[in-house]
Amino acid sequence: MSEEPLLKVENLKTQFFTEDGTVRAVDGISFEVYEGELVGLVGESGAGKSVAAMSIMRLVDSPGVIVDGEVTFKGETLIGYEETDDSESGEPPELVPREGMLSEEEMRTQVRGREIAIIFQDPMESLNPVFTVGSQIREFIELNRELSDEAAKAEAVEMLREVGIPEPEKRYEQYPHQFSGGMRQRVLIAMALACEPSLIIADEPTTALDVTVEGQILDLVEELQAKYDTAFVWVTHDMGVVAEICDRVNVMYLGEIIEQADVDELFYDTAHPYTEALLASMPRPDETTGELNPIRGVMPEAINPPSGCRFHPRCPEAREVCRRVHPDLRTVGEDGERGRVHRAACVKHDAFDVGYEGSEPLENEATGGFEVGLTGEGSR
Ligand SMILES: Nc1ncnc2c1ncn2[C@@H]1O[C@H](COP(=O)(O)OP(=O)(O)OP(=O)(O)O)[C@@H](O)[C@H]1O
Ligand code: NI
Repeated sequence: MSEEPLLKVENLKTQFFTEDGTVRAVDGISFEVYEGELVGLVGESGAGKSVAAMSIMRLVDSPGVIVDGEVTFKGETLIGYEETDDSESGEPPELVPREGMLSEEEMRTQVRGREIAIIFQDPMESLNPVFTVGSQIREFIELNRELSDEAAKAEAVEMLREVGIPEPEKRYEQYPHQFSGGMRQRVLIAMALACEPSLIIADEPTTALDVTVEGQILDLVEELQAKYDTAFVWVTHDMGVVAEICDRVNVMYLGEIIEQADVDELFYDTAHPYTEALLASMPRPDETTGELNPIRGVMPEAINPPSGCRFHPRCPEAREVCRRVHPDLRTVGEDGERGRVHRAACVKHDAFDVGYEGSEPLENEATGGFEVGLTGEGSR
């Protein structure tokens, strides 16, 4: 198939320059989103999911800096860096924005809101408490589409109806605090959809909601996604959410994507021990008696990531070689939708010929090689 991806992220790197050192929050991630596809970005807290989402929109605040990578969207360069050629002056090459990269002004007027919308976990951060919900949606529509007051209002009411808010005319006149958490999240979805963007980036929009309301919102998203053919990048730490709505999944650990596959492949032919650990820590409807196995240890700091494979100190399958070799993302299986492959960054696979088989197993928390919980708790 010669279809081009809608969004293409290549080797994206975002760092925070703090007093304690450089936080490599997003450290060279690559993934694609095709039209109408729901793509998950999943991982524990601190993995770099939100920073990745904000980077794509070029909304990273100081001290954060996008230091490298390419992001293209519908053929436009949202982010693109190239090395300067300073062979004459003798200066070391520098990374500079490439010719053709959209300006800040173009990002604001042509991309954000119109083409790519973003929804956050806390709707109260996106909604102004002193204005009515309706006026905020109307204003957003007016800002991005050439519509009269009247038409924009009608559209806003229509969108509220569309996301399942009862009595939308009445609700239009109400303030954000008069809405429940789930209803507020519906409002944000209405706002995001109002400009018919091709892509919506959703950063844990259902995490704060109770399970029933979350389920309703996920159903709504699936319904709207089918109707409008909007693509989504869905940020979550919850494998249950991934199972429910995603087509394709990227698993992040400490700034890197460590596994990438179609959702069924990821669940039934898991290739990375970290993904396996995430799945084991999640309740499964098909295993009623199974105990949950939380992942051992905590994710290390992104300032000083472990050597070799970043997951090796917590990995039940870690061997000596894992401490030395930093695995890139390699193909471990074919047959994805749209001809895409299953990739994993783990040297236990044949795609890596670095001597995993003959390497000595490592003793760590996950392999039971030393006591867990140095504070005394785990030593029973
Ligand atoms: N403003 C900042 N200054 C310094 N470090 C930051 C800043 N924002 C994020 N980071 C760091 O970047 C890394 C990635 O953070 P990010 O918020 O993307 O994680 P996340 O995967 O979204 O986690 P969560 O599930 O908790 O939202 C973390 O180590 C975090 O501490
Ligand atoms: Ni986040």
